[in-house]
Amino acid sequence: MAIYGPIRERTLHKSSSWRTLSDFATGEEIFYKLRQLQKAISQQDALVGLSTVWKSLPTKANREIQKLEQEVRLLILNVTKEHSRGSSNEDDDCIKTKHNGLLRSIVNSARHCPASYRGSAEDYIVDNCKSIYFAGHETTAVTVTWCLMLLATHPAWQDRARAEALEVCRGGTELDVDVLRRLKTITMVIQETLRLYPPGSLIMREALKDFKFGGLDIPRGTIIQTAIPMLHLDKDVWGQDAGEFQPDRFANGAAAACEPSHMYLPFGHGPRICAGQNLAMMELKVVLVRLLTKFSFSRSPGYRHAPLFRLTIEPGFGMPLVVTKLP
Ligand code: HEM
Repeated sequence: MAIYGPIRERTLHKSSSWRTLSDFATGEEIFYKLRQLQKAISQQDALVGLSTVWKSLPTKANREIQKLEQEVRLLILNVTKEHSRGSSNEDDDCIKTKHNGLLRSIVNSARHCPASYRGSAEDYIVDNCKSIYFAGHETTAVTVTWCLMLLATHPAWQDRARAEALEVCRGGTELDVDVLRRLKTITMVIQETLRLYPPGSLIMREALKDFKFGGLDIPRGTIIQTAIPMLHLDKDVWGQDAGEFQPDRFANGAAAACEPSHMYLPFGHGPRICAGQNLAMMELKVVLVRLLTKFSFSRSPGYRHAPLFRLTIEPGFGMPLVVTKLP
Protein backbone atom coordinates (compact mmCIF):
# COMPACT_ATOMS: atom_id res chain seq x y z
CA MET A 1 0.00 0.00 0.00
CA ALA A 2 1.36 3.41 -0.87
CA ILE A 3 0.29 6.97 -0.20
CA TYR A 4 0.40 7.47 -3.97
CA GLY A 5 -1.21 5.48 -6.77
CA PRO A 6 0.84 3.72 -9.45
CA ILE A 7 2.35 6.00 -12.09
CA ARG A 8 0.75 4.23 -15.08
CA GLU A 9 -2.71 4.81 -13.67
CA ARG A 10 -1.90 8.45 -13.11
CA THR A 11 -0.49 9.19 -16.56
CA LEU A 12 -3.61 7.72 -18.20
CA HIS A 13 -5.65 10.69 -16.97
CA LYS A 14 -5.66 13.42 -19.59
CA SER A 15 -5.67 16.07 -16.91
CA SER A 16 -2.74 14.46 -15.15
CA SER A 17 -0.69 17.57 -14.66
CA TRP A 18 2.95 18.14 -13.98
CA ARG A 19 1.94 18.40 -10.33
CA THR A 20 0.53 14.87 -10.32
CA LEU A 21 3.78 13.45 -11.65
CA SER A 22 5.79 15.57 -9.27
CA ASP A 23 3.59 14.18 -6.42
CA PHE A 24 4.63 10.69 -7.45
CA ALA A 25 8.29 11.66 -7.46
CA THR A 26 7.88 13.23 -4.01
CA GLY A 27 6.15 10.07 -2.83
CA GLU A 28 9.06 8.00 -4.05
CA GLU A 29 11.48 10.34 -2.32
CA ILE A 30 9.54 10.06 0.95
CA PHE A 31 9.53 6.26 0.72
CA TYR A 32 13.26 6.25 -0.08
CA LYS A 33 14.08 8.45 2.90
CA LEU A 34 11.83 6.42 5.20
CA ARG A 35 13.70 3.33 4.11
CA GLN A 36 17.00 5.05 4.99
CA LEU A 37 15.49 6.05 8.32
CA GLN A 38 14.38 2.49 8.98
CA LYS A 39 17.92 1.25 8.29
CA ALA A 40 19.52 3.91 10.50
CA ILE A 41 17.18 3.19 13.42
CA SER A 42 17.55 -0.56 13.16
CA GLN A 43 21.35 -0.41 13.12
CA GLN A 44 21.15 0.63 16.76
CA ASP A 45 20.78 -1.92 19.51
CA ALA A 46 17.04 -2.59 19.75
CA LEU A 47 17.14 -2.33 23.53
CA VAL A 48 18.69 1.12 23.64
CA GLY A 49 17.97 2.45 20.15
CA LEU A 50 14.30 3.03 20.82
CA SER A 51 14.59 4.60 24.26
CA THR A 52 13.98 8.34 24.64
CA VAL A 53 17.21 9.01 26.58
CA TRP A 54 19.36 7.23 24.00
CA LYS A 55 17.64 9.01 21.11
CA SER A 56 18.52 12.42 22.56
CA LEU A 57 22.30 11.75 22.78
CA PRO A 58 24.29 13.61 20.07
CA THR A 59 25.82 10.49 18.51
CA LYS A 60 26.62 10.33 14.76
CA ALA A 61 23.82 7.82 14.21
CA ASN A 62 21.31 9.93 16.14
CA ARG A 63 22.25 13.04 14.15
CA GLU A 64 21.68 11.08 10.91
CA ILE A 65 18.31 9.85 12.21
CA GLN A 66 17.25 13.36 13.22
CA LYS A 67 18.29 14.76 9.81
CA LEU A 68 16.27 12.10 7.96
CA GLU A 69 13.29 12.60 10.27
CA GLN A 70 13.34 16.33 9.57
CA GLU A 71 13.60 15.80 5.79
CA VAL A 72 10.73 13.29 5.78
CA ARG A 73 8.64 15.62 7.91
CA LEU A 74 9.12 18.57 5.51
CA LEU A 75 8.35 16.44 2.45
CA ILE A 76 5.16 15.04 3.97
CA LEU A 77 3.97 18.45 5.15
CA ASN A 78 4.67 20.01 1.74
CA VAL A 79 2.53 17.38 0.00
CA THR A 80 -0.19 17.87 2.58
CA LYS A 81 -0.18 21.65 2.15
CA GLU A 82 -0.35 21.35 -1.62
CA HIS A 83 -3.39 19.10 -1.42
CA SER A 84 -5.11 21.26 1.18
CA ARG A 85 -4.97 24.25 -1.18
CA GLY A 86 -7.78 22.73 -3.26
CA SER A 87 -8.22 22.90 -7.01
CA SER A 88 -10.53 24.56 -9.50
CA ASN A 89 -10.18 21.69 -11.96
CA GLU A 90 -12.95 19.09 -11.69
CA ASP A 91 -10.85 16.23 -13.15
CA ASP A 92 -8.01 17.09 -10.86
CA ASP A 93 -10.40 16.91 -7.90
CA CYS A 94 -11.47 13.49 -9.11
CA ILE A 95 -7.86 12.29 -9.14
CA LYS A 96 -7.29 13.65 -5.67
CA THR A 97 -10.31 11.95 -4.20
CA LYS A 98 -9.44 8.65 -5.82
CA HIS A 99 -5.76 8.54 -4.98
CA ASN A 100 -5.41 10.60 -1.85
CA GLY A 101 -8.31 9.31 0.22
CA LEU A 102 -6.01 8.08 2.93
CA LEU A 103 -3.90 11.24 3.07
CA ARG A 104 -7.08 13.30 3.10
CA SER A 105 -8.55 11.28 6.01
CA ILE A 106 -5.34 11.72 8.01
CA VAL A 107 -5.35 15.48 7.39
CA ASN A 108 -9.02 15.76 8.33
CA SER A 109 -8.67 13.72 11.51
CA ALA A 110 -5.61 15.80 12.52
CA ARG A 111 -8.06 18.66 13.10
CA HIS A 112 -9.76 16.57 15.79
CA CYS A 113 -6.83 14.53 17.08
CA PRO A 114 -7.46 12.95 20.50
CA ALA A 115 -6.71 14.96 23.64
CA SER A 116 -4.34 12.19 24.76
CA TYR A 117 -2.13 12.89 21.71
CA ARG A 118 0.85 14.93 22.96
CA GLY A 119 2.03 16.46 19.65
CA SER A 120 0.71 19.13 17.27
CA ALA A 121 -1.66 18.55 14.33
CA GLU A 122 1.41 18.51 12.05
CA ASP A 123 3.09 15.86 14.21
CA TYR A 124 -0.14 13.83 13.96
CA ILE A 125 -0.09 13.94 10.14
CA VAL A 126 3.61 13.03 9.93
CA ASP A 127 3.30 10.22 12.53
CA ASN A 128 0.34 8.67 10.74
CA CYS A 129 1.97 8.82 7.29
CA LYS A 130 5.07 7.16 8.75
CA SER A 131 2.90 4.50 10.42
CA ILE A 132 1.27 3.63 7.12
CA TYR A 133 4.69 3.18 5.56
CA PHE A 134 6.18 1.06 8.36
CA ALA A 135 3.03 -0.75 9.45
CA GLY A 136 1.26 -1.10 6.13
CA HIS A 137 3.88 -1.26 3.41
CA GLU A 138 7.10 -2.88 4.63
CA THR A 139 5.35 -5.64 6.56
CA THR A 140 3.37 -6.95 3.60
CA ALA A 141 6.24 -6.52 1.13
CA VAL A 142 8.69 -8.44 3.31
CA THR A 143 6.14 -11.22 3.94
CA VAL A 144 5.73 -11.83 0.18
CA THR A 145 9.53 -11.95 -0.10
CA TRP A 146 9.89 -14.63 2.61
CA CYS A 147 6.91 -16.51 1.25
CA LEU A 148 8.50 -16.78 -2.20
CA MET A 149 11.78 -17.91 -0.66
CA LEU A 150 10.00 -20.65 1.31
CA LEU A 151 7.99 -21.79 -1.72
CA ALA A 152 11.18 -21.80 -3.82
CA THR A 153 12.83 -23.98 -1.17
CA HIS A 154 9.81 -26.33 -0.87
CA PRO A 155 8.70 -27.11 -4.45
CA ALA A 156 6.00 -29.56 -3.30
CA TRP A 157 4.28 -26.76 -1.39
CA GLN A 158 4.76 -24.43 -4.34
CA ASP A 159 2.99 -26.97 -6.58
CA ARG A 160 0.12 -27.34 -4.07
CA ALA A 161 -0.28 -23.57 -3.75
CA ARG A 162 -0.16 -23.13 -7.54
CA ALA A 163 -2.74 -25.88 -8.12
CA GLU A 164 -5.10 -24.09 -5.76
CA ALA A 165 -4.42 -20.70 -7.39
CA LEU A 166 -5.09 -22.12 -10.88
CA GLU A 167 -8.25 -23.79 -9.63
CA VAL A 168 -9.75 -20.55 -8.27
CA CYS A 169 -8.73 -18.57 -11.34
CA ARG A 170 -10.28 -21.06 -13.78
CA GLY A 171 -12.56 -19.35 -16.29
CA GLY A 172 -11.18 -15.91 -15.40
CA THR A 173 -12.89 -15.78 -11.98
CA GLU A 174 -12.50 -12.41 -10.26
CA LEU A 175 -10.51 -12.50 -7.01
CA ASP A 176 -13.22 -11.26 -4.67
CA VAL A 177 -13.49 -11.78 -0.90
CA ASP A 178 -15.38 -15.09 -1.24
CA VAL A 179 -12.82 -16.53 -3.65
CA LEU A 180 -9.92 -15.43 -1.43
CA ARG A 181 -11.60 -17.08 1.58
CA ARG A 182 -11.53 -20.43 -0.24
CA LEU A 183 -7.71 -20.39 -0.58
CA LYS A 184 -6.93 -22.86 2.19
CA THR A 185 -3.44 -23.95 1.13
CA ILE A 186 -2.26 -20.43 0.32
CA THR A 187 -3.61 -19.19 3.67
CA MET A 188 -1.65 -21.92 5.50
CA VAL A 189 1.50 -21.02 3.57
CA ILE A 190 1.11 -17.34 4.54
CA GLN A 191 0.41 -18.21 8.19
CA GLU A 192 3.49 -20.42 8.37
CA THR A 193 5.60 -17.70 6.71
CA LEU A 194 4.37 -15.21 9.31
CA ARG A 195 5.28 -17.69 12.05
CA LEU A 196 8.84 -18.20 10.83
CA TYR A 197 9.49 -14.60 9.75
CA PRO A 198 7.07 -12.32 11.63
CA PRO A 199 7.68 -8.87 10.11
CA GLY A 200 6.47 -6.90 13.14
CA SER A 201 8.89 -8.68 15.41
CA LEU A 202 8.55 -6.64 18.60
CA ILE A 203 5.37 -5.81 20.47
CA MET A 204 5.83 -2.98 22.93
CA ARG A 205 3.69 -1.87 25.83
CA GLU A 206 4.24 0.88 28.39
CA ALA A 207 3.31 0.14 32.00
CA LEU A 208 0.75 2.81 32.91
CA LYS A 209 1.08 2.03 36.62
CA ASP A 210 3.41 0.07 38.94
CA PHE A 211 2.65 -3.64 38.89
CA LYS A 212 4.09 -7.05 39.69
CA PHE A 213 4.88 -9.53 36.93
CA GLY A 214 5.90 -12.95 38.23
CA GLY A 215 8.46 -12.06 40.89
CA LEU A 216 9.40 -8.72 39.26
CA ASP A 217 8.37 -5.22 40.30
CA ILE A 218 7.62 -3.28 37.11
CA PRO A 219 7.60 0.50 37.68
CA ARG A 220 5.19 2.81 35.83
CA GLY A 221 6.65 4.02 32.53
CA THR A 222 8.62 0.82 31.84
CA ILE A 223 8.58 -0.20 28.17
CA ILE A 224 7.99 -3.94 27.93
CA GLN A 225 9.04 -5.62 24.70
CA THR A 226 7.85 -9.05 23.57
CA ALA A 227 10.00 -10.65 20.87
CA ILE A 228 7.50 -12.49 18.66
CA PRO A 229 10.07 -14.82 17.00
CA MET A 230 10.90 -16.29 20.42
CA LEU A 231 7.27 -17.30 20.91
CA HIS A 232 6.91 -18.55 17.34
CA LEU A 233 9.98 -20.79 17.54
CA ASP A 234 9.43 -22.21 21.02
CA LYS A 235 9.73 -26.02 20.76
CA ASP A 236 7.58 -26.53 23.87
CA VAL A 237 4.73 -24.81 22.05
CA TRP A 238 5.22 -25.87 18.42
CA GLY A 239 7.04 -29.18 18.76
CA GLN A 240 10.52 -30.33 17.74
CA ASP A 241 9.94 -29.16 14.14
CA ALA A 242 9.33 -25.55 15.30
CA GLY A 243 12.11 -24.25 13.01
CA GLU A 244 10.79 -26.05 9.92
CA PHE A 245 8.36 -24.94 7.24
CA GLN A 246 5.26 -27.09 7.88
CA PRO A 247 2.16 -25.16 6.74
CA ASP A 248 -0.02 -28.17 7.61
CA ARG A 249 0.17 -27.16 11.27
CA PHE A 250 -2.40 -24.47 10.34
CA ALA A 251 -4.81 -26.99 8.76
CA ASN A 252 -7.40 -26.27 11.46
CA GLY A 253 -6.81 -22.52 11.62
CA ALA A 254 -4.40 -20.31 13.55
CA ALA A 255 -6.14 -20.74 16.94
CA ALA A 256 -5.70 -24.53 16.84
CA ALA A 257 -2.10 -24.45 15.59
CA CYS A 258 -0.48 -24.13 19.02
CA GLU A 259 -1.23 -24.35 22.69
CA PRO A 260 -1.78 -21.80 24.22
CA SER A 261 -3.13 -20.15 21.06
CA HIS A 262 -1.85 -16.66 21.92
CA MET A 263 1.70 -17.91 21.33
CA TYR A 264 1.01 -17.19 17.65
CA LEU A 265 0.74 -13.44 17.24
CA PRO A 266 2.14 -12.13 13.97
CA PHE A 267 -0.41 -9.30 14.12
CA GLY A 268 -0.02 -8.60 17.84
CA HIS A 269 -2.62 -9.02 20.53
CA GLY A 270 -5.28 -7.13 22.47
CA PRO A 271 -6.78 -3.69 21.85
CA ARG A 272 -3.79 -2.55 19.75
CA ILE A 273 -3.80 -5.58 17.46
CA CYS A 274 -2.85 -4.77 13.85
CA ALA A 275 -5.53 -2.56 12.32
CA GLY A 276 -4.68 -3.82 8.83
CA GLN A 277 -4.53 -7.58 9.37
CA ASN A 278 -7.47 -8.47 7.11
CA LEU A 279 -6.27 -6.11 4.40
CA ALA A 280 -2.76 -7.58 4.70
CA MET A 281 -4.04 -11.18 4.34
CA MET A 282 -6.06 -10.17 1.28
CA GLU A 283 -3.13 -8.34 -0.31
CA LEU A 284 -0.85 -11.33 0.30
CA LYS A 285 -3.31 -13.82 -1.19
CA VAL A 286 -3.93 -11.69 -4.29
CA VAL A 287 -0.19 -11.20 -4.92
CA LEU A 288 0.56 -14.91 -4.45
CA VAL A 289 -2.28 -16.04 -6.73
CA ARG A 290 -1.17 -13.59 -9.42
CA LEU A 291 2.50 -14.66 -9.19
CA LEU A 292 1.99 -18.42 -8.83
CA THR A 293 -0.36 -18.66 -11.81
CA LYS A 294 2.21 -17.00 -14.09
CA PHE A 295 5.65 -17.95 -12.78
CA SER A 296 7.57 -20.66 -10.97
CA PHE A 297 10.24 -19.83 -8.41
CA SER A 298 13.44 -21.54 -7.37
CA ARG A 299 16.32 -20.52 -5.13
CA SER A 300 19.21 -18.71 -6.77
CA PRO A 301 22.70 -20.06 -5.98
CA GLY A 302 23.56 -16.46 -4.98
CA TYR A 303 21.07 -16.46 -2.10
CA ARG A 304 22.60 -16.09 1.37
CA HIS A 305 20.22 -16.85 4.20
CA ALA A 306 20.60 -14.05 6.75
CA PRO A 307 17.37 -12.81 8.35
CA LEU A 308 18.15 -9.36 9.72
CA PHE A 309 16.27 -7.21 12.21
CA ARG A 310 15.54 -3.84 10.59
CA LEU A 311 12.36 -3.05 12.51
CA THR A 312 10.90 -5.73 10.26
CA ILE A 313 12.78 -9.02 9.79
CA GLU A 314 14.17 -8.89 6.28
CA PRO A 315 16.72 -10.78 4.17
CA GLY A 316 20.14 -9.32 4.99
CA PHE A 317 21.50 -9.70 1.44
CA GLY A 318 18.32 -9.39 -0.61
CA MET A 319 16.34 -12.23 -2.13
CA PRO A 320 17.68 -13.33 -5.53
CA LEU A 321 15.26 -15.91 -7.01
CA VAL A 322 15.20 -17.74 -10.31
CA VAL A 323 11.85 -16.81 -11.85
CA THR A 324 10.59 -18.85 -14.81
CA LYS A 325 7.54 -17.91 -16.86
CA LEU A 326 5.02 -20.75 -16.96
CA PRO A 327 3.97 -22.01 -20.41
C1 HEM B 1 1.82 -9.01 6.98
C2 HEM B 1 1.44 -7.77 7.24
C3 HEM B 1 1.37 -7.15 8.61
C4 HEM B 1 1.87 -7.58 9.81
C5 HEM B 1 2.64 -8.86 10.10
C6 HEM B 1 1.52 -6.58 10.80
C7 HEM B 1 1.85 -6.66 12.15
C8 HEM B 1 1.52 -5.72 13.08
C9 HEM B 1 1.87 -5.78 14.47
C10 HEM B 1 2.67 -6.91 15.15
C11 HEM B 1 1.37 -4.68 15.07
C12 HEM B 1 1.48 -4.33 16.57
C13 HEM B 1 0.25 -4.91 17.28
C14 HEM B 1 0.34 -4.86 18.78
O1 HEM B 1 1.08 -4.02 19.32
O2 HEM B 1 -0.35 -5.66 19.46
C15 HEM B 1 0.70 -3.89 14.05
C16 HEM B 1 0.06 -2.69 14.27
C17 HEM B 1 -0.54 -1.96 13.29
N1 HEM B 1 -0.69 -2.28 11.97
FE1 HEM B 1 -0.01 -3.97 11.10
N2 HEM B 1 0.82 -5.58 10.17
C18 HEM B 1 0.71 -5.88 8.85
C19 HEM B 1 0.08 -5.12 7.87
C20 HEM B 1 -0.59 -3.95 8.09
C21 HEM B 1 -1.31 -3.20 7.08
C22 HEM B 1 -1.49 -3.61 5.63
C23 HEM B 1 -1.78 -2.07 7.70
C24 HEM B 1 -2.60 -0.94 7.15
C25 HEM B 1 -2.58 -0.52 5.94
C26 HEM B 1 -1.38 -2.13 9.08
C27 HEM B 1 -1.68 -1.17 10.01
C28 HEM B 1 -1.35 -1.26 11.34
C29 HEM B 1 -1.66 -0.22 12.30
C30 HEM B 1 -2.39 1.10 12.00
C31 HEM B 1 -1.17 -0.66 13.53
C32 HEM B 1 -1.25 0.06 14.88
C33 HEM B 1 -2.51 -0.39 15.59
C34 HEM B 1 -2.67 0.31 16.94
O3 HEM B 1 -1.67 0.71 17.54
O4 HEM B 1 -3.82 0.43 17.39
N3 HEM B 1 -0.66 -3.28 9.28
N4 HEM B 1 0.80 -4.55 12.84
